[in-house]
Amino acid sequence: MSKTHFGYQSVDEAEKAGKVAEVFHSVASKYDVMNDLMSFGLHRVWKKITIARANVRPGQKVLDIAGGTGDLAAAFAKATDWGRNPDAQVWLSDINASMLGVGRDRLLDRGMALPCVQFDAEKIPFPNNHFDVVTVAFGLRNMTHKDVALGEMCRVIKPGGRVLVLEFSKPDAFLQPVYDAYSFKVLPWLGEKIAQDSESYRYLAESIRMHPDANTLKEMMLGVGFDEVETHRMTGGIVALHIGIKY
Ligand SMILES: C[S@@+](CC[C@H](N)C(=O)[O-])C[C@H]1O[C@@H](n2cnc3c(N)ncnc32)[C@H](O)[C@@H]1O
Repeated sequence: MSKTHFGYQSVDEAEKAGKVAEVFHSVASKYDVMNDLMSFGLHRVWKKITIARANVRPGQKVLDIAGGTGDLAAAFAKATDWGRNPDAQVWLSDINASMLGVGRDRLLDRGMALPCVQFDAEKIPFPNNHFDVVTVAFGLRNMTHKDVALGEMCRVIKPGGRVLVLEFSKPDAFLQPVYDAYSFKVLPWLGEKIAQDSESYRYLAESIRMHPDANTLKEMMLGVGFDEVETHRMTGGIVALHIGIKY
């Protein structure tokens, strides 16, 4: 495929960004129901573990990146005592207006008028050393320059702060055949039946395959400025939680 540059993006990169925008605009209204169905509800368990490991305390400042429909932001609003503790800040953010709109409405339904802000994680509109915790769940693999986005996340956490990256990873070898069949056959079929959109779910399965394995991601995080990175593989390595710490 052509690599001609316009601006800072190659054609491949612009295509990827366009595809990601199209996919999430298309899946936004069915995202939550599909998430439960596709993961057999396991995404809730993975997110609970992420929330527990974030160890957020009342009065802290938290940014959820690529936050979509707001699962993590809602949990952090409770953990920070947002709305009662004047120091607490919890921001829901996403590049995609459709996903962010669904997230904002869901939070409002739960009585949480959290600030929602639309931006590309590769250019985070916050100052250096601002947040105690930054999270990104199932968002990193969609980003065009993952290293740039991770560098930005590292920049905006305070010294002693942490960035939690929850993402699909490389499963153990014995799971691979079932996992492949599920991703490339069942997922697009479910996408067609429930959301009338097999193409978007085929993209999601492919984007999972292209994502770096746990060790490569750890090295990438160390390379962009984190001083320490913990890795927790879950469910046979289907997903991994990386925690980057800045001293
Ligand atoms: C699979 S959803 C995850 C939503 C939510 N974090 C969750 O775990 O349910 C991925 C999200 O990443 C967002 N996203 C993709 N590229 C992004 C970027 N460059 N910057 C910020 N958000 C991005 C998409 O719009 C989408 O809402």
